[in-house]
Amino acid sequence: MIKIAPSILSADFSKLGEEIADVEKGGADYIHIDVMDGHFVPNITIGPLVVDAVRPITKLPLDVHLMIENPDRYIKDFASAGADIISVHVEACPHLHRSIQLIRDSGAKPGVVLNPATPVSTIQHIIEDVELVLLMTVNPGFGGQSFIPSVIPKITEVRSLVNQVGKSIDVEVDGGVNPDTARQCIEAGADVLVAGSAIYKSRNRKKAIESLRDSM
Ligand SMILES: O=C(CO)[C@H](O)[C@H](O)COP(=O)(O)O
Ligand SMILES: [Fe+2]
Repeated sequence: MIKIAPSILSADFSKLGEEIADVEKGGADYIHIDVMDGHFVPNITIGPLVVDAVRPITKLPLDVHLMIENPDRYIKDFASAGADIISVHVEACPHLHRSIQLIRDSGAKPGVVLNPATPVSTIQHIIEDVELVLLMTVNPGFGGQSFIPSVIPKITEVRSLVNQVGKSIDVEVDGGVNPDTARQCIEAGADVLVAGSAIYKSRNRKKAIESLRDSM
C-alpha cells in the first residue's frame, strides 16, 4: 500500500488549518512538515510552534523533516510539540546513532534522510534503528524543484537493505514527485511519497492524491 505525505511547504499558510483538513479529507496518510534553518539549507521555514499549532487539528501522523544544523538541540522540542516521526539528515549528524537514539528517547519514531549525492552505505550500520528512510529526490531547501532521476537506483538499494532487515521500515521519497516520477519511485521500491506542489497547486487535492497513489 502506497502512503501519501502532502508537504505543507506548498500550502497557503494564511489558512493552514483548512489546507491540512483538505488533504486529510482527500486521503493523505501523513502530514509532511519541512523545517529549514537558513544554514543547512538556504531557506527558513517553520519551528516547533507551528507543529504544536497543527497537532490538535489533524489525526494524521506528523512527519517532521529536519533540514537544520545540529538537530540534536531541537529534537525534544519537536517531539513535545507533537511530531510522530522525526527525520534527520546524515549530512547534519556527525553522531548519527546518538541523534537517532535521542529521537526514540523523546517518544517519536526516528527517520534518516539522504541528500541526492549521499551514498546509501552511510546508513548501513543504523538501518535497524530507524522506522523510515527518506531519499531526497531534489537538493533540499525549496518546493517546486525538478526530480533528480539519478536517485532511482538508490531507492532500489535502500529497498533491498530494508528487506534484509526484515522489519517494517518506510522508504520515502521527497522532491519533484508527480504522477510520472511517482511511478518510477514506486517501481524502484518506494512506499511513501512526499508531494508539495503536485498536491497543493492542484485545485482538487483528493484527485491529486489519488493520481499519485494510483500512478502505477
Ligand atoms: O523537503 C522538501 C524540500 O527540501 C519538500 O518536502 C519537497 O520539496 C516537497 O516539495 P515538492 O513536491 O514541490 O518538490
Ligand atoms: Fe521534505
